[in-house]
Amino acid sequence: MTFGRVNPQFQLEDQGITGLGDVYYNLMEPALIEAALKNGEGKLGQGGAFLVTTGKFTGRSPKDKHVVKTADVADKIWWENNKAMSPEGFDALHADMLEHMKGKDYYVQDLVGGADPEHSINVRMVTELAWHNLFIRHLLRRPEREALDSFVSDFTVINCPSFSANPERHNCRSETVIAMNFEKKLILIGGTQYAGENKKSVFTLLNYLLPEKGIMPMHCSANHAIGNPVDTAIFFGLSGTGKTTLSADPSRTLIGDDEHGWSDRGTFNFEGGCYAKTIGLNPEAEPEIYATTSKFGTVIENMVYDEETFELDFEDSSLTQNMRCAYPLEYISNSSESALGGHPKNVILLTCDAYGVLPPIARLTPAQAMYHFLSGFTSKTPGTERGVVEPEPTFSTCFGAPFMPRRPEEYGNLLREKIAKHGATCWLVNTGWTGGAFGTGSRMPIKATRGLLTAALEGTLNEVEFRKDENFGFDVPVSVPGVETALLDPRQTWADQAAYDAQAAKLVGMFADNFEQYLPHIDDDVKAAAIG
Ligand SMILES: Nc1ncnc2c1ncn2[C@@H]1O[C@H](COP(=O)(O)OP(=O)(O)O)[C@@H](O)[C@H]1O
Ligand SMILES: C=C(OP(=O)(O)O)C(=O)O
Ligand SMILES: [Mn+2]
Repeated sequence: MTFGRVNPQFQLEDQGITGLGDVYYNLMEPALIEAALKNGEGKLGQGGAFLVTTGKFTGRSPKDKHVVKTADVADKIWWENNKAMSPEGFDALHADMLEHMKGKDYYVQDLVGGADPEHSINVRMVTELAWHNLFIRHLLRRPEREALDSFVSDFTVINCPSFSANPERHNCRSETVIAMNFEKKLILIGGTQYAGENKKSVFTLLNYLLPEKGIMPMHCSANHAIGNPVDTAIFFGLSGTGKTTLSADPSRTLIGDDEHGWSDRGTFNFEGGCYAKTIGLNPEAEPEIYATTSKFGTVIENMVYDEETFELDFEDSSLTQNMRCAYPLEYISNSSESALGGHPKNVILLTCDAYGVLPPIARLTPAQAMYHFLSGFTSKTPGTERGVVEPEPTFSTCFGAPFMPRRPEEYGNLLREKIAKHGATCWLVNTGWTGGAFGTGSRMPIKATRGLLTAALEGTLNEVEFRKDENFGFDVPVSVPGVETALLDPRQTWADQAAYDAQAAKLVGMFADNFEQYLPHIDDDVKAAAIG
């Protein structure tokens, strides 16, 4: 049987997916929650939030992500960063997955990636779990109900957690698999329940498609001044660096928390919802995000709660440090309805420096911005990727290496052109450690980061005195009204300043070693901005 609303000419059978049990098309939140409850997938929490756990996989599994090496993409993919899968392996995987799906109920959402209709793609999400359907309905963008009657997808994602891949037969690494086939316009996910794989696979897809249209796809959050989209800011950052936290700013309008494009028309969110970390979520520091955790339909992933009162425990990370909540953009009160912004006036590179060496804010020249964008120095946050248990310093190019199918210079050059054309001011912001490295120092107070960002975005920061940093060559403010001056110079925050100097020298060396791979691909001005 089939239920719900769908284009009669574009049902699963029309895509060769046959023999399923019941198929539910485009259910809305109440019906999806009902289905998920009936299936025993989770529990209803306070305010009608939906509480789930995801078993073994509570973060992404980047080592199991593959791009299918078909002829048309072979010379476009950055293979050093993307694992190949053979077309034969993919075809076997596809056939075996369709066979495995037979007789089981499935949930389908027909959605859109990209808030700018000129650059959007239609994505059909076929999920075994009703709550995955709810999750992706929050995260992507919804067509009008009437448009569902003629919806045809550009790409289809099938997510089947109960399927186990066979490494030998499917040319993959383990029983868990994320396989992207750009030629067949199909993404297959198996063997993991972590919801983030759904949204990040669509992101990877757009990262592949958009550069060919001259659009810069970005792992960043975005907001604009209230009532003034011309004053847009974007915040690049790897997971856990503060994109979601810092973009939800009561004094600005939220455009989106994770993935955006920059076209000739300005910025646009790829998504229609947010996916926030809830570990240590504090109602004073982050009231808007906190409030979403007891709203109807918010998906709460891997959080411990009281069995009787269903009260969430924001401090208990026994299931994972990567506990999450997913909610539609409009659950944040000052969010943009259109999810569109102007050309960024400010470009912020968020880094979470576990060494405690980088200052809380520095102003970058365009060449320095390009250098740092390509370097992508930051830390992996515990839990977001499988196997990471404490902040792990890394160079993640474009502040999102796991999602970049193409070579970093392609993204770097696009960003550089746009920054130059629109005269954006660039900043590096360290939300990581201060007063010492991870283990001795402490995480930068959110209040201080917010204060510095407000000063940067409102323009007052450009009026203060700056010093040139000896190690990194960028401009660092000497004092900023409303922010504790001692925080601005990391060396002063360390009890042992010789230890700071040693750590800084080590980091400079790491930057230099990492950047060698980019030297053959970049212009002289970026070379001149290189560190070490
Ligand atoms: N100075 C800071 N700036 C931003 N986030 C901070 C800071 N200090 C601690 N945090 C915490 O770090 C985490 C940042 O996560 P999040 O905003 O979800 O990152 P992202 O969206 O980039 O993955 C949150 O748990 C937040 O409470
Ligand atoms: C959801 C993820 O990222 P972010 O923390 O950037 O939202 C992820 O990397 O799985
Ligand atoms: Mn985020």
